Amino acid sequence: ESLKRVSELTGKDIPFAKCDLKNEQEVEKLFKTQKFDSIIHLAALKAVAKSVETPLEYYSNNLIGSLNLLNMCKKYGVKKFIFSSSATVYGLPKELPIREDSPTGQGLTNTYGQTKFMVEKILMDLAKAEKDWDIVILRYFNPVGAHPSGRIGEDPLGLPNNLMPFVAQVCIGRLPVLKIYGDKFDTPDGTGIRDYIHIMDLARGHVSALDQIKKNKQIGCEIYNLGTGKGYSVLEMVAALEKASGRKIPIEISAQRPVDVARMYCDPSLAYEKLGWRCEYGLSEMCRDLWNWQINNPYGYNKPPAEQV
Ligand SMILES: CC(=O)N[C@H]1[C@@H](OP(=O)(O)OP(=O)(O)OC[C@H]2O[C@@H](n3ccc(=O)[nH]c3=O)[C@H](O)[C@@H]2O)O[C@H](CO)[C@H](O)[C@@H]1O
Repeated sequence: ESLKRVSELTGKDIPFAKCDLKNEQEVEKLFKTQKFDSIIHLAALKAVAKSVETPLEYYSNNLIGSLNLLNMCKKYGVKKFIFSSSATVYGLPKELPIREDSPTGQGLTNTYGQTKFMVEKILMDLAKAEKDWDIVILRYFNPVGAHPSGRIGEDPLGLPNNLMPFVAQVCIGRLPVLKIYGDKFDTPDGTGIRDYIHIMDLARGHVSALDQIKKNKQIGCEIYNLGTGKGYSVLEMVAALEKASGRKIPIEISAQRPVDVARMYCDPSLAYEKLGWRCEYGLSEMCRDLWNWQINNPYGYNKPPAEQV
């Protein structure tokens, strides 16, 4: 459905093929039937809590899938590769703002985060050993928002895992109340601070990374933070969506999640220096576009109009 809508918006046919990355034969078939010059590897399981309950599923999917893809890339000579990583690799940050050379892999509390960290390591080793690869690792901070058309957005399966999809569903009345995980953090209003980034800025970051690897400069492995560099608290995020929607969002203070840190935000200046990329959207655009998506698709994709409120 997303692809269909992208086609409608751009007026272009988007060729696609489905493939289970865990299945080496299927991946090879893809490389035999399609021609790739670069790969953007986004496919992974990403629910943090579920990853702790089902580690084998997460390690198999995220690691074997990535290894199969990389092995085929090597076999078929596709050596330009962008990997979707996460701020989660920084674990408990020792310094703020977080820079790309800040420590990673320490204090990782969940399997999902481990898989992102491990794939990063695989890519770094690969770039060290084989000089003809051009690899970019993008460490996303907290993506929010939707395409400004209101046609493409995030449609979580079941209960949303992340803050803003949850807040949006409370705002539209699908969920009764937002539980705020702790108000005793060492932050001005006591709630957790994160670096939220508009999904369109995040998407443009990939285009910039693609431009970088297409220059044929044999860059080895470069790593970039994708964030705004500005942190907002949970209460500030709720207030921003209330403003964008003109609605009141019911909240209640709940227990802190054991793994949450008080503050996370990045220094995104390296991406500006090297890729010429920086965020164009701020908090009000993130909430405007999130709300536009939510109000136009109250039940996400693929629901008959009769079910929509
Ligand atoms: C530990 C964990 O899960 N980390 C993942 C989560 O980071 P984060 O924990 O940074 O993202 P999140 O969206 O789960 O939470 C953001 C902030 O909102 C708070 N909050 C969240 C949900 C809610 O119902 N109520 C509430 O108060 C939470 O305590 C935090 O302060 O998402 C990121 C992507 O966006 C990455 O995938 C991280 O790996």
